[in-house]
Amino acid sequence: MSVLVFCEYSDDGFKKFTREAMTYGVKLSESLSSEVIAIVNDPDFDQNTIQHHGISQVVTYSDVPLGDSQSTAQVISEIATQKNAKVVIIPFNSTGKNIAGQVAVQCGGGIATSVSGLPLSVDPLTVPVNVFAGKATAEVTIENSCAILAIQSNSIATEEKPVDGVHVESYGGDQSSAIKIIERKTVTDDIPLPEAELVVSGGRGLKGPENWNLVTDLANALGAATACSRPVADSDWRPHYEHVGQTGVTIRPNLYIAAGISGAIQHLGGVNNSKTIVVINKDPEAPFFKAADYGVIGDLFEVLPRLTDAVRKFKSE
Ligand SMILES: Cc1cc2nc3c(=O)[nH]c(=O)nc-3n(C[C@H](O)[C@H](O)[C@H](O)COP(=O)(O)OP(=O)(O)OC[C@H]3O[C@@H](n4cnc5c(N)ncnc54)[C@H](O)[C@@H]3O)c2cc1C
Repeated sequence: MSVLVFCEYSDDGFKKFTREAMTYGVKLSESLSSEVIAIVNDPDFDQNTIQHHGISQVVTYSDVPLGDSQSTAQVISEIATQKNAKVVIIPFNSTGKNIAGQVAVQCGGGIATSVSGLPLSVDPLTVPVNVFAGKATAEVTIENSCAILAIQSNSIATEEKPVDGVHVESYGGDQSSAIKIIERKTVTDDIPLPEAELVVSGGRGLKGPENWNLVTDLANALGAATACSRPVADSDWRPHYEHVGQTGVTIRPNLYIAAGISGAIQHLGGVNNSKTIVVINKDPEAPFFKAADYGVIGDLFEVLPRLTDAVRKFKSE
């Protein structure tokens, strides 16, 4: 019996959501008294990170691009069968959203998506999941012989737990893909939005792209990523990869600061699992205040520069 962890590897290494999945897998394998095995999509992966996160067994495959969700799911399912997997852990990022369901079908497994924490029990396997765009938590019990758990980012803190060495084997099955990558465009921001712990976000209240320095100044002072509401991206004030919400990126940072955003339900759907939400809006009736932990009723053109100055001063002391 084993716990498998799908570990996506890229030129940037293992991202935070993958390292969280590693920690999740190690903790679950301890509760189940089973082995934990990482599946890595690149034979030239960084063994140190895997080793430091407590995983000593790895199966690698190559030649199947992550964008080919069908073939990726096929490889994971076959490894799950070979390794008699009790649980397959998949980060619930854009890759995971495309493959988790397919892995469940191919393994005949039960699936829980948006998993928000460690299992509440292992026999039967019961996990907490976010439902209704993060407004509530449900408990999902999976009684199939194999469970697929798609873990939301920021659901568990990564933990280093070094092991002595890593045993690596190559997956020997079919690794053909119908997809050929012709070009890759990578966002090169210092702090990728889906992984950011701190996010400063702006909406239509900013009035235009010429005022965005108010958002970036605060973000730079805090070491935060920047985000925006959908109309801001639709108006080309900001790139679409910064748009958060139901039709954009879903984030769960520790701190989300929203300036000049009304708090429409479609926006909240992507951000309301943030640990702390700070809303700056001049309209005391703005719906976002109902979801806020802290609210500032005021003109963002006055509040943001003062907040940025205060953060800079605090950091320099
Ligand atoms: C199917 C569908 C999907 C959608 N998906 C998304 C999505 O994924 N993400 C998303 O964001 N939206 C989405 N929307 C759009 C959503 O419904 C809202 O229209 C949008 O979120 C509003 O953006 P906003 O808050 O920036 O603008 P507005 O609603 O115009 O709000 C601007 C806010 O700024 C405040 N303000 C103005 N001036 C100042 C000032 N000087 N100081 C302080 N505050 C000020 C105002 O009081 C107001 O509350 C979707 C809509 C649909 C129909």
